Amino acid sequence: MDGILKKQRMPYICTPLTGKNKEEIMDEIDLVLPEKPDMLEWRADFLHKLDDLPYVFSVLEGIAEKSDLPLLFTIRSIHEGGQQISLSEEQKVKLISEVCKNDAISLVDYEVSSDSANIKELRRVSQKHGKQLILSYHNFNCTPSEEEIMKKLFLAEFYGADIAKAAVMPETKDDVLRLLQLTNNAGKALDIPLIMMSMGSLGAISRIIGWSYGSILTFGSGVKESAPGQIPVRRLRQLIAMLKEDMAAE
Ligand SMILES: O=C1C[C@@](O)(C(=O)O)C[C@@H](O)[C@@H]1O
Repeated sequence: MDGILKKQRMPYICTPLTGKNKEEIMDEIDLVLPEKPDMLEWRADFLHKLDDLPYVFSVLEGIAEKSDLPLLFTIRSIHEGGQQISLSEEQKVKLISEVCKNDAISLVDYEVSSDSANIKELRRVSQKHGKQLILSYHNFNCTPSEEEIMKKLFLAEFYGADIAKAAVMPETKDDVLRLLQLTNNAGKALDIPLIMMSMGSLGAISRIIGWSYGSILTFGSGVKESAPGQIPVRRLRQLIAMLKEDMAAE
């Protein structure tokens, strides 16, 4: 991956921060940093005062004081597995644009199914401020067909995303295999890096082995998981390291 993460070794392990206020987030960081993630994701949709810009900035300042890891800023929408927030979509885009100006942030996430004018605006602003844009797709109900997921990934590339991401829910073990196969295929078909995972306990294996099929980053839980099936970061790192020792994979 070009940019902020390029010097590190695949797969990057990213740990979500899910506190509802600054104190909780600061405590989470203290607990999570010793587990040595490569990157943090602030899932800001969990914050109770998301409509208070100075407060959001003071949280960012607090995070930057404690951690120099790359920080991904995410406001996950409720229909893609996030929390209920008090902002309209327009206010959310404005907030993400403001956050792009902040040095604490390296990457921002936005959903590829969003209105195209909003996506283009966030592509423009994030580029202007040197932030990487992840365009993401989540399905908490099922694992759609390869064609449908590919469409989302290609759309992300079309919009100029730096990274495309898909997280889908398996209903069977076959769905998990399909997701891994798709990761492999998509890696050959797309020019941008991918982050791919199958969620829930069935899909947990994809978080451990997905890198071998071309997924550059995996989410490992810290204090609290931000999606089902996340494995605690320390254990995830150990499992991946054990596999890497014995596999000839890239
Ligand atoms: O998009 C993702 C992936 C994720 O949903 C997961 O399944 O690990 C967790 C989210 O916090 C993150 O924004």
